[in-house]
Amino acid sequence: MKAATGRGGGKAARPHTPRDVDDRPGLAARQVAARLMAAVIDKQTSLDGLTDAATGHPHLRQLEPRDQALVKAILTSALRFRGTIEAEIAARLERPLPSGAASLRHVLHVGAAQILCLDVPDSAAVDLAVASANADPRAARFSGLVNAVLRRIAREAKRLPDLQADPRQNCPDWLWGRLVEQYGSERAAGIAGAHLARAPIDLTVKTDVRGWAARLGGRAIGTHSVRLAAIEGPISGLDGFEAGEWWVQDVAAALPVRLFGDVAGKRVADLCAAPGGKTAQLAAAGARVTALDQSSSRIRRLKENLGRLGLSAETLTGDVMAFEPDQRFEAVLLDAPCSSTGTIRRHPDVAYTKDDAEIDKLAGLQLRLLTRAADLVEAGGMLVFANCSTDGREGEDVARAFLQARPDYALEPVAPAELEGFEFAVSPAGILRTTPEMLGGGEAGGGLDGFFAARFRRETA
Ligand SMILES: C[S@@+](CC[C@H](N)C(=O)[O-])C[C@H]1O[C@@H](n2cnc3c(N)ncnc32)[C@H](O)[C@@H]1O
Repeated sequence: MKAATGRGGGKAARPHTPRDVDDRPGLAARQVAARLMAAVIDKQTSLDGLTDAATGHPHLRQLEPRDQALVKAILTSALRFRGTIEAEIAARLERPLPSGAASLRHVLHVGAAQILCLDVPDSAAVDLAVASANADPRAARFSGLVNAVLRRIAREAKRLPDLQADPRQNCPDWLWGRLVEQYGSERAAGIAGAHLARAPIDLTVKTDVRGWAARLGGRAIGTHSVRLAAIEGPISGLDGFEAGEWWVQDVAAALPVRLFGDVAGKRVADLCAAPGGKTAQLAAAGARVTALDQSSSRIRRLKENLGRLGLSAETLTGDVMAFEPDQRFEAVLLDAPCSSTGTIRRHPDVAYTKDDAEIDKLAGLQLRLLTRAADLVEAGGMLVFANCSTDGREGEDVARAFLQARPDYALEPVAPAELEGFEFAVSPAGILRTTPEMLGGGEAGGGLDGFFAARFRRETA
């Protein structure tokens, strides 16, 4: 509702009130969505951080839970289909948007994402975009343009599920270049296409994968994962959550731990462990696990997760580079920080917050962490290096540089038969490499995250 401005000829001025405040339902959510788009696109801020329930953007946290969910849905669609949305807007402009009109562009993208991808009435999407523009001093003079462009999109454009989004158009140039260079253009198109589909929810179960698949109405994948069909309500409401029978983990993220084989009774260090999906796998398989992570808040989450699952591990907060255990380990897992380009299906912001230079920086960090992790393995012991990047500079190149620098280590090739159900993901050299179009990427097959894992054995101490 609009407040009166209080300007009246000749009458005594009313007490001063702030600018008009438009507080109609749903407007704050759209404004927050445009603001967070600006943070992702203009400042390369991670959406995970911005939307964190405890530490996320304060304006988002002030919204009702329903509006928070709407903002996340708008942003996910707006980023996933950014190229298509940009083209739909551009096709309805007489001339390009003025340079420096970043906030106007974000308002348009937020409006168009609702029309093309979400179940929001067109009139609400358009009206609230116009109101967002009006409330933003940098965009207010373009509110007529916002109205005209979005009304035309609503009238003319195809929407999901008929929206035919071109994978290439929705993949930023830097990422497309990297994918084509490594995988060739056909597979790159498959990967970029898989980025446009919503990722399913995968669970890792402690035991009885078929039983849990039947109980939860999902399907078993491999020996330990259940892929859920669409669920209603929170995941914590599902059978087996309270009892700690399973945890959420992409099926690809569950593979690296399996490269250790039987870990029962072994001393295993899980470096970069939080929030603990792989720690849980190791502990559930009977390993004596030391889980280290430099983030105290993430270690807190890891402990909560293990608590729910009834699993135990020694937990430490600290930097891998400074970790000085009393004794070396029989096995060490380094699930290193990475660009996360393998998780774009779940985190479409990654395509816009990461770039080539960042990948080079992360590859350098990974090699340093891997070299340090290698010092913590006893002779004859095993080291697994993993990450969720699709970029070979963070995977195969790091592994190669590591082997060149460490003659005390040899690659221990993975045999396809070790990964039942995922034989296709083992390279001829014996390295695990998944990309999201595998397992039938797309809404029907569900795909999987991009993951890399190499296994090394320490030959001499
Ligand atoms: C990819 S996540 C790990 C996911 C985890 N392994 C799992 O399966 O749930 C990377 C983790 O590395 C941690 N990290 C990054 N640099 C680190 C360092 N130098 N020392 C210890 N932990 C680090 C981050 O805090 C983050 O939790």
